[in-house]
Amino acid sequence: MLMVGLTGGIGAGKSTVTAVLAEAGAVIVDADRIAREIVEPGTPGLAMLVAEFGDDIVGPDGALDRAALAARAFVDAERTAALNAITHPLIGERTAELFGSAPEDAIVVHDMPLLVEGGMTPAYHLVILVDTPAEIRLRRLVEQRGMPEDDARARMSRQATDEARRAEADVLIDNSGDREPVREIVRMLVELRLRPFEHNLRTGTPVVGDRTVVPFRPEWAAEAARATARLRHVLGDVATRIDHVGPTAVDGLDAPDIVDLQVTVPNEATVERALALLTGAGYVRDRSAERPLLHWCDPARPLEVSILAEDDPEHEFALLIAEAIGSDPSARVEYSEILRRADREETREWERTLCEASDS
Ligand SMILES: CC(C)(COP(=O)(O)OP(=O)(O)OC[C@H]1O[C@@H](n2cnc3c(N)ncnc32)[C@H](O)[C@@H]1O)[C@@H](O)C(=O)NCCC(=O)NCCS
Ligand SMILES: Nc1ncnc2c1ncn2[C@@H]1O[C@H](COP(=O)(O)OP(=O)(O)OP(=O)(O)O)[C@@H](O)[C@H]1O
Repeated sequence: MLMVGLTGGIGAGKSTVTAVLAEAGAVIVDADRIAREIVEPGTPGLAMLVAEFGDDIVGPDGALDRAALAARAFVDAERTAALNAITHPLIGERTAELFGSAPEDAIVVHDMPLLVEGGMTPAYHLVILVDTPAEIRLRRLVEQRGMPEDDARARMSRQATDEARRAEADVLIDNSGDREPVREIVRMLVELRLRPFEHNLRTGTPVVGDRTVVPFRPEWAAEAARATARLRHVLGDVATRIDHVGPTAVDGLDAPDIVDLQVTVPNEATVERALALLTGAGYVRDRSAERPLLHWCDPARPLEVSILAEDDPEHEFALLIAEAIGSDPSARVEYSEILRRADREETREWERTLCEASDS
C-alpha cells in the first residue's frame, strides 16, 4: 500500500486534486468527512463538544451547528486546542480503521488539512501539497464558498504557514491558476510516480539511481531532510544519528542525482535491528554492496541508505567528507572527476583517502 498525504491550507483546492486521484482509482480518506462522522447526533464526540463549548452549539434538530462551533473554536489558540483535543483522537481512530481496510495494492490518499500542524508528514511515503497563496484562497473561500472573511482568516491563523508546508512536501501543485492544468499534472503524477512507487513497494523493487553527474541541485538538502525524517519515523531510538553524506551533501558540487544517507546505530547487533525495521518499511537491501546498504522505491528520488555502527571507523569518514571537500578547491575538482567515472567503490576509496589525509 502506498500511503500519500495530501495537504493544503483552507481553500487551497484539495478537492480538485482528490477528484482526479479518485478517478485514477486511489482510495481517498477524507479527514473533513471523518470529522463530521465523529460528531453526528448521539455520538460521544458531540457530547464532549457540548460539555466543552456549551449547549447552544447544537441546533433544534439535535445536530451540531457547525457555524456556532466555529465561531467559538477559532477565536484563539487555546479554544482551537480544546476543539482539537476532543476531535483529533476520534478522527485518528477512524482514520486508522479506514487505512487498515484498504486493499494491499491500493494507493491511499489521506486528504488532511492539518498534516503539517500535526507533525504527521514523515509517516507517509509521499506528501503532496496543494500550494495556493493565502490571498487567493481567501478570495475563493469568500466569493465561491460564501464563507465569512473573518472566519476564513481566523482558521488560517490556526494553521501552518505556506512556507512551513512547503518545507515538508515532496510535491508542490500550484493551484493559483486554472483547474485544467492542475488536473493534467495530477494525472501525470499518478502515472509517472504514484503507480510505479506503489508497484515497487509491493514487489520489493528498488530504485537504483543513475550515476551520471548532473548540475548541483539546491533541493538536495531539503530532500535529504525529508528522507531523514522518514527514516527517523521508522527507526526511532534505534538510530543514534542520521546524516546526509556523499556528493549531494557538498554544497555547490555537481553530482549523481542520488541522495546518500548514513544511519548510525550503537553496535553490530543494532545494525541487524535497523536493517529489519527498514526492510519491513519497504526499503530494499542491496546484496551486492560490501556493507549494509538499502535503496528506496520512489521513482523520482533515488536514495541510498547505509547503516553503520558507531565503533566502525568508516562511519567517521563519511561525516568528514563534505567539510574536507568544501575547504579544498583542488579536492573538489578531483572529486568531480572521480564521480564522473561512476564507480562506487573507487569513489569510496578516494573519499576514505582524503579524509585520512585531512584528519592527520
Ligand atoms: C469547527 C467545525 C465544526 C467547523 O465546521 P465547517 O463545516 O465550517 O468546516 P469543515 O469541517 O468543513 O472544515 C473546513 C476547513 O476548516 C479548516 N479547519 C477545520 N478544523 C480546523 C482546526 N481544528 N484547525 C485549523 N483549521 C481547521 C480546514 O482547513 C478544513 O478543511 C469543524 O471544522 C470541526 O469539527 N473541526 C475540528 C476537526 C478538525 O480538526 N478538522 C480538520 C481536519 S482533521
Ligand atoms: N483553480 C481554481 N480556480 C478557481 N476556483 C477554484 C480553483 N480550485 C478550487 N477552487 C474553488 O476554491 C474553493 C476552495 O477549494 P476546495 O474546496 O477544493 O478547497 P480545499 O482545499 O478542499 O479546502 P478546505 O481545506 O477548506 O476543505 C472552492 O470553492 C473551489 O471551487
